[in-house]
Amino acid sequence: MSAAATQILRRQPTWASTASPIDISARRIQQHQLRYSTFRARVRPLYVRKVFKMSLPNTYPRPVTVAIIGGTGISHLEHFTPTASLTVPTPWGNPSSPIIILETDAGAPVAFIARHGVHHQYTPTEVPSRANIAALRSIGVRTIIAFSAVGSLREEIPPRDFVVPSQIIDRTKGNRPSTFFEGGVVAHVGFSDPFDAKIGKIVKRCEGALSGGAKIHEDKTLIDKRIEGPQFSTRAESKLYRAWGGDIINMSAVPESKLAREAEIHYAMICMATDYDCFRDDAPPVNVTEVMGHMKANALNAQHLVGHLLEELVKEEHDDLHTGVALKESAKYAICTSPAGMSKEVKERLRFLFPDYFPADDS
Ligand SMILES: CSC[C@H]1O[C@H](OP(=O)(O)O)[C@H](O)[C@@H]1O
Ligand SMILES: Nc1ncnc2[nH]cnc12
Repeated sequence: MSAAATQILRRQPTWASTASPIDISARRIQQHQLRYSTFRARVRPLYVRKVFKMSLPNTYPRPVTVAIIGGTGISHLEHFTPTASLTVPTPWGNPSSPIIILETDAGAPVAFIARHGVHHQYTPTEVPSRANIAALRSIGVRTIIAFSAVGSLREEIPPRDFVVPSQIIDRTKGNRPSTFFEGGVVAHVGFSDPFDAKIGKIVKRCEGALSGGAKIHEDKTLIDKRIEGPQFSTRAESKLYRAWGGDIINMSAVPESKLAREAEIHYAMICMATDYDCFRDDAPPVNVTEVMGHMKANALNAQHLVGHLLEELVKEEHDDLHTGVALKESAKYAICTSPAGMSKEVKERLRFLFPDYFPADDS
């Protein structure tokens, strides 16, 4: 593990474990909204104060090869034992949350980061994705399974179904950092298939872990509308995205997935449908209350799914996902800049990600 991964952090939050599936009628959503605001106002601050008094070891003795990135509604992992809490400063700043290391019953470690921060304080625009991915890489991670709340653009993907997308249409505005290779180094990494197909198949095999009849859809196209609002889409945009072949929409896959590829990390996203966005003229448009209502049920299903997934991933046949062998050196050979033309600072930055390609004595 990187020497950087060694500072004080806190115990994994468990405040959301009170989540339970709720009825989706408008009245129940209103009731839920009230309960949720009470929960946010009273229960969560108490929990957070308690959390900050606890401490976990700030080091972990082994490399951790698998990570989960939790999105909206998933700020912690249940069913596992938190064993360490790492602060990992990177050349690209600090990750959005402590990296919590948890162990399965069999002792297999998994790293967890809360994408929007422990208090959901980072907008999609502000998530420090470079720091998140670099920090995970530096502790040994070679496989990331990222969760995301998404809008559905298809009738056949109802709220509470899950999707493992295979493609992205990037509609982000390009005004946030989305590469490690800039400022004195140029690289062009292949991104034709943004998500790892093998992990997608494993996720699909775990469909039985979902309750409430939820399905897992495969081979879908994700529109990433990482807008600078962060407002939801207009009805015209929603219809346009459908016409383009988009099946689901979120704001979180880019640049996270691009950076994972640059860092030679297998990456898959498990998208959890929370709404029909706003393409249906006869229905009210998406709103946060609707999203959070469905997320309560989705979060429970996600926790079960993670348990099954991790059990599956430790099997010997998936060793490649732990060693990262299929992507090994893909970044190295994508770099166009000759080492002679790189400054000491550039090499130092890249060394954090790729110590093998940029050894310390080669300044
Ligand atoms: C609260 S709805 C909009 C929000 O939800 C998704 O976040 P995440 O992927 O972290 O679950 C979506 O991408 C938007 O950022
Ligand atoms: N309709 C939607 N658009 C963008 N991001 C979302 N996350 C959840 N629902 C969404």
